[in-house]
Amino acid sequence: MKQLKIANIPGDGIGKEVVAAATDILKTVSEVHGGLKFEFTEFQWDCRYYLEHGAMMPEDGMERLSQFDGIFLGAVGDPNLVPDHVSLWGLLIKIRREFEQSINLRPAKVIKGIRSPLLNPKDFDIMVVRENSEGEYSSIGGSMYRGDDEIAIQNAVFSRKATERAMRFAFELAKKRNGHVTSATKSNGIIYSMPFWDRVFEDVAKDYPDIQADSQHIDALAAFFVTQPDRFDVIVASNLFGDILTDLGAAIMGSIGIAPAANINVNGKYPSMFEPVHGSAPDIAGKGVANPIGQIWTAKMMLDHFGEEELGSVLLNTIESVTNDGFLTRDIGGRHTTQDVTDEIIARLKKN
Ligand SMILES: NC(=O)C1=CN([C@@H]2O[C@H](COP(=O)(O)OP(=O)(O)OC[C@H]3O[C@@H](n4cnc5c(N)ncnc54)[C@H](O)[C@@H]3O)[C@@H](O)[C@H]2O)C=CC1
Ligand SMILES: CC(=O)C(=O)O
Ligand SMILES: [K+]
Ligand SMILES: [Mn+2]
Repeated sequence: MKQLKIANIPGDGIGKEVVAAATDILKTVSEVHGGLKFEFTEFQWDCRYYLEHGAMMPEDGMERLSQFDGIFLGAVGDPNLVPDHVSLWGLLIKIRREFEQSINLRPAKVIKGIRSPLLNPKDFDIMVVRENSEGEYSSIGGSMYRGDDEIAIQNAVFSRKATERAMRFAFELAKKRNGHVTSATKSNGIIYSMPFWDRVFEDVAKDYPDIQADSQHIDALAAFFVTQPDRFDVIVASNLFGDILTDLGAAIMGSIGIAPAANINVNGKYPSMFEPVHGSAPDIAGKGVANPIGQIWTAKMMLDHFGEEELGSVLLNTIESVTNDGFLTRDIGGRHTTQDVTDEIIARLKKN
């Protein structure tokens, strides 16, 4: 029996609703499989916890998390209680950084039964490899003065090590996919870091002569996501470009509520963390209407990560059979609740 110890951090808003749903799904997957068991431990680290304790997690929080095989997170942020940069840097980004989860993997592909807002989307299937440890999300900078004289400086950080690591990851992935890597750049406007990014990309591409490698400025790339998403396979992007591009990727799939993500620790020293692309959606929290598919597809990425690719495929196929038969939440044009969709996926998994 394979045992996996998972730390659940539902977080804020709809994070709590969709993590509960996806955890039920994982329990069903393990029942159906027989040889795989999850042991979930839940941590209520959210913005309410912050108001009580003055931090998003206890002092030994990271040490406790390090004991787990994986972290399953919903979303962090309740801007009415805690400023977003405080809550995100105190939990989500802290975990990504301290557990060296330097790659954020985010797919965008056509899902049966979910209508893309694009008029005529060809069958696109994209994997964005987002650099997850530095870039524009840096803690280097500062601010001075107040009022009319106020200034803020934020330095973007690009190291050869992290840039090359993300790019090599993308090329390795392309070998197993359709053999094409596109680099998201902006070297026409950002004159130090992005020409550097381009140079590293050219260097890494030389090691992969069988992979088609090209560069695209991020503005044009964003437009192509709308007009011709089928021209892409793997995309490698900096932290901020990857963040924006993957909300767009979610949108062309039909909703930000269905897009999954995996924060991968590539050196094996710490657990990886699995969380959907979307945030805590305060506008719909507590109503039971959140789309659980982003979190459930994220569970599929977690299964893949632990070598259970076959189970992962079963889960994604089951999601698609449910959407294809019209079990849809509000964000994708349906009337079903979070629970309806979850129950239907569970019922079909059991029938498999
Ligand atoms: N990884 C994380 O934990 C992230 C946290 N956030 C935080 O979440 C909070 C809200 O941020 P927003 O910018 O509004 O982004 P958001 O992704 O939470 O919501 C954007 C829009 O998409 C909708 N939406 C999101 N997920 C959905 C789902 N599963 N089903 C149906 N509709 C869904 C929301 O209702 C909203 O209209 C903030 O505190 C923000 O900092 C935002 C992005 C990522
Ligand atoms: C913070 C955020 O939006 C993200 O990491 O996707
Ligand atoms: K999230
Ligand atoms: Mn984001």
